[in-house]
Amino acid sequence: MNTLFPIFLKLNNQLCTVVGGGQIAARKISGLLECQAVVRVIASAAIPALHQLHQEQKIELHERAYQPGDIQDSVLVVAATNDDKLNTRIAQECAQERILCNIVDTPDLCSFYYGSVYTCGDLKIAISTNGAAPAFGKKIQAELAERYPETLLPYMRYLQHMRAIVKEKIASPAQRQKILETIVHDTEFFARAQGPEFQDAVDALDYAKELETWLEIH
Ligand SMILES: C[C@@]1(CC(=O)O)C2=NC(=C\c3[nH]c(c(CCC(=O)O)c3CC(=O)O)Cc3[nH]c(c(CC(=O)O)c3CCC(=O)O)/C=C3\N/C(=C\2)[C@@H](CCC(=O)O)[C@]3(C)CC(=O)O)/[C@H]1CCC(=O)O
Ligand SMILES: NC(=O)c1ccc[n+]([C@@H]2O[C@H](COP(=O)([O-])OP(=O)(O)OC[C@H]3O[C@@H](n4cnc5c(N)ncnc54)[C@H](O)[C@@H]3O)[C@@H](O)[C@H]2O)c1
Repeated sequence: MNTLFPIFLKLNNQLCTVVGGGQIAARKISGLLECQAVVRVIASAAIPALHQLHQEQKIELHERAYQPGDIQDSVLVVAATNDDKLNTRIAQECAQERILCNIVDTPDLCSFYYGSVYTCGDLKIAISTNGAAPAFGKKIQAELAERYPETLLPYMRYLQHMRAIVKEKIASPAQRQKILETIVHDTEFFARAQGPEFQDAVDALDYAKELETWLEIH
């Protein structure tokens, strides 16, 4: 049964500890750095890519064996060592401390899974296959990236500006919802918004006027 609860966590400036310093750890770390987490890595030996990140001051790196208690104060932990017993111990410690944990290779010990993620400005789409087929999630992510390319960014900004003005000018929540739905369902407008003229104009538009036009049309 698929009982995973999907959420979008704010990890900015939050301590996340990764145990292990191989390729898999590096992959898991990149997702954390994208979210501006404070990443602490504990690994007996780390690969050069992680030394590089440390030199660039993007991660803390402690090149030593894991010690019990190392995960304390973390909001989230990833165990990516090649030592199954250690991974299990880390999962147990996380359960005791109620810290979110991802134990690579062992879904049963994870309290959360990573997903395949597509980000385009404020749009973030995360795909889970409930652990059944990560490669399929990756394929869907690539399809979404093609369907919603970077040309979407000005359209998203337009929607954000419009929503702000709608919240300001329209008192009724039901009418607010109707107008915002009308805009996102206008496929002709969506297509036009991908064009170069719209891209250049979007920040200079008069959004109060834009709202009047939408209200006149509908
Ligand atoms: C999203 C992504 C994030 C990331 O890892 O960065 C991710 N796996 C990715 C890729 C990937 N992982 C693996 C392959 C090799 C092909 C294959 O096995 O299919 C490929 C494909 C590739 O690399 O191309 C091997 C693998 N993965 C897991 C196991 C253990 C097991 O299944 O028992 C094994 C070893 C199996 C074995 O014994 O061989 C388990 C998990 N992998 C998950 C996430 C979680 C469930 C996600 C979901 O619900 O879909 C979960 C449960 C836990 C977790 O790790 O969080 C990333 C997508 C990349 C992207 O989007 O770019
Ligand atoms: N590489 C892959 O494509 C792949 C795919 C699926 C699953 N996995 C599994 O994921 C795990 C990690 O993969 P990897 O390729 O990054 O492995 P790896 O062997 O390159 O890295 C393991 C890391 O764990 C560290 N480590 C081991 N014991 C430690 C301890 N006591 N304290 C601190 N650090 C310790 C090592 O120093 C090393 O940095 C492995 O169990 C592997 O079987 C790997």
